[in-house]
Amino acid sequence: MARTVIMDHPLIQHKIGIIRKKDTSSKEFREMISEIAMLMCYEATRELPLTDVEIETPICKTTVKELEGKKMAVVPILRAGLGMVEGMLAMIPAAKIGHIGLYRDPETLAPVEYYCKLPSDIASREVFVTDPMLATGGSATAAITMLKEKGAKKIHFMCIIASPEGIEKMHEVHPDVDVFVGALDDHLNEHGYIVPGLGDAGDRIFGTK
Ligand SMILES: O=c1ccn([C@@H]2O[C@H](COP(=O)(O)O)[C@@H](O)[C@H]2O)c(=O)[nH]1
Ligand SMILES: O=P(O)(O)OP(=O)(O)O
Ligand SMILES: [Mg+2]
Repeated sequence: MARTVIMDHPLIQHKIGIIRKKDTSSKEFREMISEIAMLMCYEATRELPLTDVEIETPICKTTVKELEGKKMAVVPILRAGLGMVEGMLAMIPAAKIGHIGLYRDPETLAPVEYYCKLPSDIASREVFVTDPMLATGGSATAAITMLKEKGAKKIHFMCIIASPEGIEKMHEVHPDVDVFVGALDDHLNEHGYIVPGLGDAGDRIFGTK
């Protein structure tokens, strides 16, 4: 069974407080989402395998640690997941980027697919799927199913705010996928929005409301 890791680092918690405020501007919202993603990426990659490598310092020969060379990919769920890409890349600059386009049908809340473009070698990459909000879990589970159909094997899911319902669905549908969460909220309202949440992350990132 995969893990749910709640990132209780004070910097992450402080920045989540800022994005929850309804008067936070799109500019600051985008900046905070990016910074939170960077901090979450730092935490989520703490178990990446290292290998010993012989090098020479100006003083002598020694052994240092290097990342084992496992290739990575970041796959944002459009649109809102795009806001997390820059922060992730600040930590793992060599990662390739895939895109999965999904929107929620406002009536049924079911995810509707409109785009999918992944690195051709996705099957051999460690994949970090990003979406700031895990609500019903429909979008994230559908995106991960699409990735698995394309051959991806080692997948992690990164979200800033999750509902208990979303976490439960993720572990039920994809018991092999670790879920990294900035804050676990209380519940979903009748429109499928996370409470207290922050509203619609895509609209707040792109200023479309
Ligand atoms: O409070 C919310 C809830 C959802 N979103 C957006 O919807 C999807 C996730 O919803 P699921 O029900 O889990 O499919 C996510 O991509 C967000 O963009 C939101 O912004 N705020
Ligand atoms: O999941 P949605 O419908 O909120 O999509 P977007 O991220 O484009 O706002
Ligand atoms: Mg949206």
